[in-house]
Order: sequence, then structure tokens, then C-alpha cells
Amino acid sequence: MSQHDVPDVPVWTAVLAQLDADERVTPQMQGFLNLAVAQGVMSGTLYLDVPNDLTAAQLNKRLRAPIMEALAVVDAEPGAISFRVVVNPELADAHLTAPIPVQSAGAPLSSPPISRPPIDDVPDVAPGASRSDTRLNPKYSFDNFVIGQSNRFAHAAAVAVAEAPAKAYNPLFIYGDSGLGKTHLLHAIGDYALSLYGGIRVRYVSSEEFTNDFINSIANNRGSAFQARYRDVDILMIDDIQFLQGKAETQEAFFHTFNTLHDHDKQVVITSDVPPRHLTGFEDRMRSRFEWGLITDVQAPDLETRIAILRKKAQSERLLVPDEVLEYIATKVSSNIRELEGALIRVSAFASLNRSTLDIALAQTVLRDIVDTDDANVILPTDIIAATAQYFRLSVDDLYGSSRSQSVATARQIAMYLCRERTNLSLPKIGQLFGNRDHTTVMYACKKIAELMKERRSIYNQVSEITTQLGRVSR
Ligand SMILES: Nc1ncnc2c1ncn2[C@@H]1O[C@H](COP(=O)(O)OP(=O)(O)OP(=O)(O)O)[C@@H](O)[C@H]1O
Repeated sequence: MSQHDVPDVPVWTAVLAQLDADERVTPQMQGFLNLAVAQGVMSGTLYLDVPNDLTAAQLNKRLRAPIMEALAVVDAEPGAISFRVVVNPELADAHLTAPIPVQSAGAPLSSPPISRPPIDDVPDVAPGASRSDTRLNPKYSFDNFVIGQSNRFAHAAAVAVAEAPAKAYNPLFIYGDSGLGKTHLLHAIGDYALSLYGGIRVRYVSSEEFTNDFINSIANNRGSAFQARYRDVDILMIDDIQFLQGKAETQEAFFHTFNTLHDHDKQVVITSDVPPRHLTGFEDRMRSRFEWGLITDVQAPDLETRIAILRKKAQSERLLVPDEVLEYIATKVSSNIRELEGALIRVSAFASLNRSTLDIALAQTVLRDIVDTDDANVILPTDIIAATAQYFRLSVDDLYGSSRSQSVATARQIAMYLCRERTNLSLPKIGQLFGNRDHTTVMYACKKIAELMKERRSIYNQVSEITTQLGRVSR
């Protein structure tokens, strides 16, 4: 990241100056503080981006009081501003590529805000198989999964596998169209198994990550570390295996991993968009192994299940949405649960920004441009990127490129959000499309835009206007 790209947030600069004289900010803590990049103040909240969970945890735990006190001193209205730490993996990317200057305690933020976090401060992080090691998303649990006709069998099989790994069905192969809950089920298996068997080693991986890991292991001569990562586990879950199509060497690596795990009574769970026999570009020996255990599918949910999913989502996000509005959204979007959730976010964001009553009329207005992909033109990611670039008067290359300036970064995040919501592309695929970015960067972008839509009218309007523009794309 260049110095030029660090947003200038005067209140943060003033807070840093205050903290300079605060003895609670030890040199170790200063290391973490230097990693924070202030993004700006919105609705009374100062947003600080940090590169990883460890830094977020340290700032929240050790520096919350000093930062809050400093904010109270520097702000004209004491107590009016609080702060929020957000993990932004793009900053971690920057660390990998940027030189790492060593800064003295209290160095001003104007130099690149990057220095190594102190290694001896790590013990606060729980040792052993923590959920972050396994890369599980706690939002995707069985508790949050709504069971209906369309997924009842897949759900039951997933629960059975979590309760008795390698005993019930091995492998478990779940297939179905995009956005119907396959990834959710994988994470839920991991989450439930961990809650039942404390020390169990669980690993979730997307097929793209598996491929990249494999390629890196060859490039860096680290084959044994690769093997250990995927073979020293009790449950291996690999998402969207169709992406290994045509990648003979990666398939070979997976084939050996699979055999080792299976031979040692370790559980393998696989997802795909089609059943094993329809997987093209795979060797027969692989396809037949995928058929050894149980094959089950997830289908598009019926109306009742869609309403139940929306109700659950509204509850977990603490959104007050009348039943008839949930029903309306569920009738409007029928094929993809990710789009269903996107529609709910928009309707509730619009109501909260305008402080208006959430009723069917409002939902109709907001969703008039959302066309169910069942009966609409298919929207291509390139349409989304072109429409977003045009809207922000940027070039398409700006969105694919590496500029971290605030305006380009926001436009890129909106384009990523729309690609996730309106197309069938997986997170890694979207990452690849936007200049080979990591899938966690896309995940962060989607979360951030969904949150900002509720808080900032400008962002809400931008997303809506680009959607309207997309509605006009015809082919
Ligand atoms: N039965 C369900 N109950 C609650 N939420 C669900 C259910 N099914 C899917 N979802 C939600 O829908 C969204 C999309 O699901 P998910 O990412 O698991 O789909 P997927 O089938 O893995 O899609 P892709 O193949 O594109 O990765 C997630 O936010 C997930 O939590």
C-alpha cells in the first residue's frame, strides 16, 4: 500500500497522538496499533481496518479503553464517537507485498502503517484446534439451517457424518445448484463435530484453495507440508470439486489424499454442482470413488422453506420484518437462497435509511429491478463489472487492478457484492476474476457492502442504481 492510499482521518491522527503518551500502549501494542488503517467516521463510528483476527482481538481487548478515552479527549463532543475494528484481508495481502518498516513506538501514521506484530504477544490466542484454524464460518451452523423437503436428506446425512465421522457414510457427496446451501452444510458438519469431539481435526477447503496450495507446494518444494495439511485431519471437506475439472495433477494429489484418509478411516465430504457421474474432466477412478459412500442432493427450496429461511435470517440479523413482506420476497426470488438473502438486505436497508414502514408496497418498490434468475436474462459478471465501472466513471481495468484508493476500492467492493448476489460464481472464482484476489477479500467486500447499505444512503443508492442499470441489459 502506498502512503498516498491511506485515507486521511484527522480524528484518528489525533487519537494516535494522544496514545503516544499513554503508557498502556506498550511497544508490543504499538505494533498492533500500527497495523490499523482508519477508514473514516460513519454514523458516530470510527472504522479501523486491520489485516487479521489477531490484531482485531488485541485492539479490542487491550486497547479498547485507551482508544475510547483518547476519542473522548480529541472529539469536540466527548462520547459521541466509538470505534469498530474490521478485519480486511486486503491489508494482509499488502503485507505480503509491501516492505515492512520497523516503526518506533508512537510513530505517526503518515508512514506506511505496517510493522510486524510482536510474536511474543501471541499466547492470548487459544492453542490447539481453534475454529479459525479450520476456517469454519460460525454463521453456517446446523442451528441456522432451515430444513425443508428440498434439503431434508442432505441435512440428515450431514448430521450423521458429524456425529459419527467415517462411520456413517464415507465419502459423503452433496451436489446441487449454486446458492442452495452446500457450503453451509459443510461448515455445519465441522462446527457440530468440533462441539461433540473437542480435539477433532477438521479442515474445510475450497477446490480453488486446494489447487493453489498444491501448486505452491510444488513451486516451493513443500510437498510434505501440503500432505500434512490435508492428511493429518479427521474430517476433510472439499467444496465445489467441479473446479478440479481438467487439472490432472491436482486431481492426482486429491486422489492420493482421498485414499490415505479413507484407508485410515477418516471422513471425506465433497460438494459439487453435479453428481459424480456427470463430473466431466475427471478420471473414472476418481468418479467411482466418489460413489463409494452416500450421494445426496440439495434442491431449490419450496415457498414455505424460503419463507422460513427469510424468517430465520431476519431473526439472526435482528430485523423486524412483517410476515407478509417475507412472503412477498419469497415469491419474488425462488431459485437461489443467496439472492433471497440479498433481497431481504435491500428491503430492510431501504426501510431503515428512510425510516419508513416496512410493508409490501415498499418491498415492491425496492425489488422492482430484482428479477428472479429463473425467468430473467442471465446476468454475466462482465455485465456487472462494466455497469459498475461506467457508473463510477472508472475503467474496467481499474476494477480488476490493484489500486487501493478509497473510491476505486469501494467501486470494486460493490462490483464484487453484485457478482456474489446476482451470479452463480463462487467466492474464489470472483476473487480470480478481480485480479486473482483471495476469496476472503471477496467475502469481506460482500459483508462490508451489505453492512454499509444499511448505514449509508449513498452506498444503498449506488448499489440500487447499478442494479437498475443491469435490469436494462438485454441479450
Ligand atoms: N437451508 C438453509 N437455511 C438457511 N440458510 C441457508 C439454507 N440454504 C442456504 N442458506 C444460505 O444461503 C446462502 C448460500 O448458501 P451456500 O453458500 O451454502 O450455497 P452453495 O450451494 O454452497 O453455493 P455455491 O455452489 O455457489 O458455493 C448462505 O448464506 C447460506 O447460509
